Amino acid sequence: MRPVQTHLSEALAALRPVPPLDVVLADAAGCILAEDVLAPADVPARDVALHDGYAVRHDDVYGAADGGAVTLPVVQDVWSGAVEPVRLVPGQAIRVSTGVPVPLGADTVLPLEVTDRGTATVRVLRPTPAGAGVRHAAADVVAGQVAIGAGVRLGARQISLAAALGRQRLRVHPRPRVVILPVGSELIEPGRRGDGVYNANGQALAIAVQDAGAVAIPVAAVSDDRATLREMIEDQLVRADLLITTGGLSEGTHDTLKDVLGPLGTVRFDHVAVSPGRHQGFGMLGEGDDQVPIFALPGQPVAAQISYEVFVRPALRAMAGKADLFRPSVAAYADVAWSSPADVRQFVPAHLVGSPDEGYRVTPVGDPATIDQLSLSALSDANALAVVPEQQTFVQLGERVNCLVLEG
Ligand SMILES: Nc1nc2c(c(=O)[nH]1)N[C@H]1C(S)=C(S)[C@@H](COP(=O)(O)OP(=O)(O)OC[C@H]3O[C@@H](n4cnc5c(N)ncnc54)[C@H](O)[C@@H]3O)O[C@H]1N2
Ligand code: MOO
Repeated sequence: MRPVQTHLSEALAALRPVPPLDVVLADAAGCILAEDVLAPADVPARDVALHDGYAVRHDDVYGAADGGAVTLPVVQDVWSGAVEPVRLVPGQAIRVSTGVPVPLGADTVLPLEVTDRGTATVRVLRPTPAGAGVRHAAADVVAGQVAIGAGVRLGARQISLAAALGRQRLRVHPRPRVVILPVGSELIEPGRRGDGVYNANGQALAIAVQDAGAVAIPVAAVSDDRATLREMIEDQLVRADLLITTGGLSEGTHDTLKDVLGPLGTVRFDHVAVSPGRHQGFGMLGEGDDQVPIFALPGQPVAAQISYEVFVRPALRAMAGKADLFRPSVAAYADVAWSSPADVRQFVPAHLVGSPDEGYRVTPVGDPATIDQLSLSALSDANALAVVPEQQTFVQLGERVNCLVLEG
């Protein structure tokens, strides 16, 4: 059987980040920046007032430091919107609003609160240190400096900085578009009536894909019929950066996916040493520059979702240009003992509790004796996956187990 690590690293090696694209700021949110954003000018461009008040020469109000109030004539009122600095004559004060250029010749902006707020003259009531109330040119960003580096994930704070630098568009790795195609003639969509198995994978994987920062394109379940399946896959490829199928992989005559994918590209199907999710396919569909990678996951919903976590989620993050590919993990003490198959990496839906101070404890959800029966209700109850390495066949009570944190 193929080791988990081999299957994952070969998939990661075969994938390329989605080519960079210029997008407007609103569309850049959540994407990885594909350029260094240089500051075109200093921010702020010149010395500006930090608060509403009076621009003065500190020497002119020095007397206030001794408790002796000083009064200066107010010769001008500069409102927000002013771009060029005005000039202050010594012995006078200029009323300024927050953010306007500090008048030439002034070195200090007195906040309104330390004055009598006069309009014709202003009385300075309390001392203010020299130079206070001024935000200096380039205090935030220096012209030519890398303000936001390539590789950063763009959230509200980074987009705010880009906007403050005047950028309307950014070059980013766009979110990969992921088509999710559940395969199986027995599948019916939730909400429909009829005999069959409700499609539990389509929406679940769509949400998981969005959660990983990609764009999900869920498609209604398609039958195992070869012609229908082939047509559906060919249609979907044109709009996908990645295709995920579930089901149709097993040994039965109705499991037709391998036959259909054969002529469409180079997809290999393996038994991977993982539990659950033994049946795995990965490869490329199409030719040349238009190749689209595909993950063919097992149909059973728990196997599908855990396979997604183990193989697809890191791959999607790599395609989105992200450097951190994996879920956070913590080591936790096992609250119960359970067994694990030999030579297989086991992923067990589990409850993880604790804190960095106290340490963590982990309990598989449901009866550890029936872990291999793949309970969807156990998975929905879990907040973590306990990972039992290949060489370990038993987890002792109190033993430390690595857990992938799914929530929180
Ligand atoms: N003779 C063998 N039989 C099976 C083997 C084997 O090696 N030899 N492997 C078993 C394992 S392990 C798995 S996993 C499955 C792999 O099966 P497929 O990936 O082909 O999945 P299906 O047969 O299509 O479905 C399995 C099971 O899951 C249900 N299913 C499928 N898709 C969905 C969906 N979207 N939503 C809800 N449920 C779904 C499907 O109805 C089946 O009950 O093969 C084993 N058998
Ligand atoms: O591929 Mo199966 O998931 O081992 O149940």
